[in-house]
Amino acid sequence: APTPTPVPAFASVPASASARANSLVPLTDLFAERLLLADKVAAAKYGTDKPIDDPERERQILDDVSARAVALGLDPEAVSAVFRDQIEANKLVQRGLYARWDAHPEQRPTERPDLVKEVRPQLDRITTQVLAELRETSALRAGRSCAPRLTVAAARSAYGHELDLLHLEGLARALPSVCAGR
Ligand SMILES: C=C(O[C@@H]1C=C(C(=O)O)C=C[C@H]1O)C(=O)O
Repeated sequence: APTPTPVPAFASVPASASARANSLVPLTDLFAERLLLADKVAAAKYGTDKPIDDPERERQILDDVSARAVALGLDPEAVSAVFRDQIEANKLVQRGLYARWDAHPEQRPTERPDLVKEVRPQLDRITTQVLAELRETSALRAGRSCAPRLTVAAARSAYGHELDLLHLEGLARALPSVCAGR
């Protein structure tokens, strides 16, 4: 009987060969999950003196993802742009929630989660997953099919996560840099 060809260990496969994902849905699912966490972020800050915008935290995230992009063989500028969009999308949702809670006090959150101990670690886990998915989809994102696939993927993720109008607006804001990563 013929001996099966040995499968090379993952570590020996070049980055380009592992960038084989054929769908952007895992990526847009992560964007949707990150946007749903904006509710917890806003609940952590609403009624406190902590502003929605935290430029120092944003800088830390962007520096971190740029460095990790290089380690993954990705363009740090392109990866940084994707995360800048995630941050803008998140703040868009937070502002929308503030407006909703100002206008409808009965909808205000009844609990205040701990931003640093609870919510940011959840955001950080998504960051790691997004980086892995960006690597996995790098070939796909460089191709002609990226824009139409992204539209379809986002629609699926919005439906799957039952996003309301505000979070749908957030998801739209999260997308513009995805296909620019060549
Ligand atoms: C999510 C937060 O709010 C804002 C949005 C951020 C993000 O999307 O990562 C980071 C800092 C803040 O400007 C936060 O403070 O953690």
